[in-house]
Amino acid sequence: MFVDSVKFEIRSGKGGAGSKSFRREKFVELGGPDGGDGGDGGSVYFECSLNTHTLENYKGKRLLKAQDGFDGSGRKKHGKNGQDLILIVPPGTAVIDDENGEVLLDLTKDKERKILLKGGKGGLGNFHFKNSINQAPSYAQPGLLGQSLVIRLELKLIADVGLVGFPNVGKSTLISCISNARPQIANYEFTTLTPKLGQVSVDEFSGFVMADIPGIIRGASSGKGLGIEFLKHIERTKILLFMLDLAREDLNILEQFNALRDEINAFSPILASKEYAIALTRSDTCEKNALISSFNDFSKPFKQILTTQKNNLFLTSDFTEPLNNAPRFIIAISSPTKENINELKFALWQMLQTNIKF
Ligand SMILES: Nc1nc2c(ncn2[C@@H]2O[C@H](COP(=O)(O)OP(=O)(O)OP(=O)(O)O)[C@@H](O)[C@H]2O)c(=O)[nH]1
Ligand SMILES: [Mg+2]
Repeated sequence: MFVDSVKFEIRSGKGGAGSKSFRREKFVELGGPDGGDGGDGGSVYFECSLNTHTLENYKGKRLLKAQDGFDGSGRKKHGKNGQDLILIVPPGTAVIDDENGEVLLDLTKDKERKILLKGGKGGLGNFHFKNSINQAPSYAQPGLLGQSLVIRLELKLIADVGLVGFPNVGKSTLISCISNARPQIANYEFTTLTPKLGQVSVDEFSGFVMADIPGIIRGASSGKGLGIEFLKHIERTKILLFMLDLAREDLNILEQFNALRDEINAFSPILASKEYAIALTRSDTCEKNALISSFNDFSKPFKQILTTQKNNLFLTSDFTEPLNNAPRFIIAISSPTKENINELKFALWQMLQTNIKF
């Protein structure tokens, strides 16, 4: 799952009751009131920690409570405060009110701690209520109740590469080809409905995480198709791979590219400013010469930056030039014939190594 999510109820502790005690001492028959105050109930905090990566600890939980405060007692003894409940979560966790969807906390920095529910205050003991009229009050305050709330925790997982393309261009096919993810693949639009992650291994020790997301269509930023809300999940990816379908008849690759850029620009300047590369898919469906010529036509505007030709269908920058909104590389691929698939994997890896923006 790309977005890890759990739901449970949290409660802060109830305050301890104030005590209704009277002093009892040898030779003092009617001692004054000496009931101590109740302790405060524990509060509920969230703490962000880099040592945890998932919400696994909270799966299957229904209720988590802070401790109640202890009651006060005689001799003005103050009850102990209840222990706070501290919920440790990974960076990128949003705490959401399940009833109305409001984001209550957004935790991003290591060791950041925020309070969500304050514990109930302890009640005052009866000695506070002594006055000139009532020397022996038998009243003490009860502790105040704690608060409770049903919350949802959502973790936006961080991927390295986010795939962006129209529906049915082969995004899921690519991710299943080079990663351990096994998304559904089918020859119709909107096969992928929720974002998925796959781990791509480059060699024994290194790899990166790729995110497959649903297809985007023209007008997505104003709600068409599946809309574009899920793009928020790839706002935290490091780089984007645009996938353009060479075989699509109604929109050529340049039109697809422009439309996708427009939708992304309309959605988020953060996404629009990310470094990106372009894969042209279904190279197996084109006749070789026609393919090379569409590849060259498409690459022409970026020739100043894309100066290294790896093969007929793979043009890349040397990874040192500033990009000025151009792609890092353009590559034509085919998942069924594996053409340029390994080259794509290594180029993405190299791009991640040199990517400084996040
Ligand atoms: N010939 C050919 N077919 C491909 C290639 N890549 C994917 N396909 C086929 O294209 C169809 C769509 O592939 P998907 O991977 O499901 O496409 P998608 O982009 O994930 O689609 P959505 O999830 O709907 O956005 C499937 O029938 C694939 O077998 C390719 O490189 N060449
Ligand atoms: Mg898909």
